[in-house]
Amino acid sequence: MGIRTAAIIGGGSFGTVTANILADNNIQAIQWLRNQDIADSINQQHVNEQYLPGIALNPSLKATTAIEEAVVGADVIFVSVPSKSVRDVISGFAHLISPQQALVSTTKGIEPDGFLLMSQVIREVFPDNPVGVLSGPNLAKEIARKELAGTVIASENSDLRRDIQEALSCDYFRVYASNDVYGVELGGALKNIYAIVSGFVAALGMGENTKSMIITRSLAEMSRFADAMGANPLTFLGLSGVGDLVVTCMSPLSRNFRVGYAIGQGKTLDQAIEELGEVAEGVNTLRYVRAKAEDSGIYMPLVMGAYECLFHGADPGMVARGLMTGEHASDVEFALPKHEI
Ligand SMILES: NC(=O)C1=CN([C@@H]2O[C@H](COP(=O)(O)OP(=O)(O)OC[C@H]3O[C@@H](n4cnc5c(N)ncnc54)[C@H](OP(=O)(O)O)[C@@H]3O)[C@@H](O)[C@H]2O)C=CC1
Ligand SMILES: O=C(CO)COP(=O)(O)O
Repeated sequence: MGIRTAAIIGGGSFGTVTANILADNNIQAIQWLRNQDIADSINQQHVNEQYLPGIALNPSLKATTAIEEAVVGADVIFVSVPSKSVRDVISGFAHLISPQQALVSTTKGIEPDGFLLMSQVIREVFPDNPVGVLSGPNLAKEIARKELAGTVIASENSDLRRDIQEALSCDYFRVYASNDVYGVELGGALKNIYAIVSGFVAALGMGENTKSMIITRSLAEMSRFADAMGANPLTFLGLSGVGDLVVTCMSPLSRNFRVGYAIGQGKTLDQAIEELGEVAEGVNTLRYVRAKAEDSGIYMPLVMGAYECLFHGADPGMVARGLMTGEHASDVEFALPKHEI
């Protein structure tokens, strides 16, 4: 089929960078956002100073605050608002959509009722439409500067995978494909928790060995959780798993890392969120994953430690130190199961 027109729902940094790539690739891209001043500045000055300061956007990119102008007839609709607003926002335009229009989530979060990932929420609202997930190590501000990056389009629909690869690929953005929607999406949501923990470790001036141990044990913990949820942990070896975990655990551009860093410096969670002024999905994801792990008896010491720090004021240094006193464990549990140690 091929994509000629696209709507991008959300005026933040990732929505804007996605819309800009589409426009650069000669796709008629219309971004929907709720702030008229930002819409005007995208249309007239071709900038989004609030979320991508200093980045010149493609003049053909249009922005609107009228949802029907964006979504009616669009071949694909990218959903790029924070997870807590996804259901409300997409339900608001459901009556305008026909079954051949595809929806692709870029949102990395969880809906607490039913522990749903965003493509599952989209499927509930649009049961007849093709659905996909875009996820990977994709710091919006780097992509906006056209630094090389890779991502993953996950969908059970091979036409949609191919269409999105064609629509978004360019000389600085490479789009790989997967048919494991749940695995790709779960990796994108979970890694935000560990970016917060890595922020603690960085703020406390801990060593490079410590940082490496945290990232690797984060992968072990994510994989254990995925396995318990019936997902395929092998998907975590790709860009949407290891790739995204590494970038968000290492980069001060990551909002989740920055929340952890601020808490590691002794700030409260409220102060950290207020200073950030953008979404840090990991804060809510941590609450929901911690509850799920407790209910299901999944061993997640980093999640449990991070939760105590964010919500009960525990010492952030104890999260890394907690690993040193845990029960003797296997390095790669899929190779050496716990009961065989
Ligand atoms: N930024 C990044 O590097 C990446 C982000 N992501 C994911 O993409 C999603 C969006 O992130 P990002 O663009 O960075 O977020 P930002 O914090 O940069 O922006 C959020 C955007 O969503 C809008 N928004 C929030 N709530 C609503 C609502 N109820 N109705 C309409 N618009 C709303 C905000 O509008 P307003 O300004 O009016 O508040 C703003 O335009 C997140 O899940 C994130 O994890 C994925 C890959 C990379
Ligand atoms: O998901 C991201 C990079 O892939 C963005 O991470 P933050 O939301 O922590 O900034």
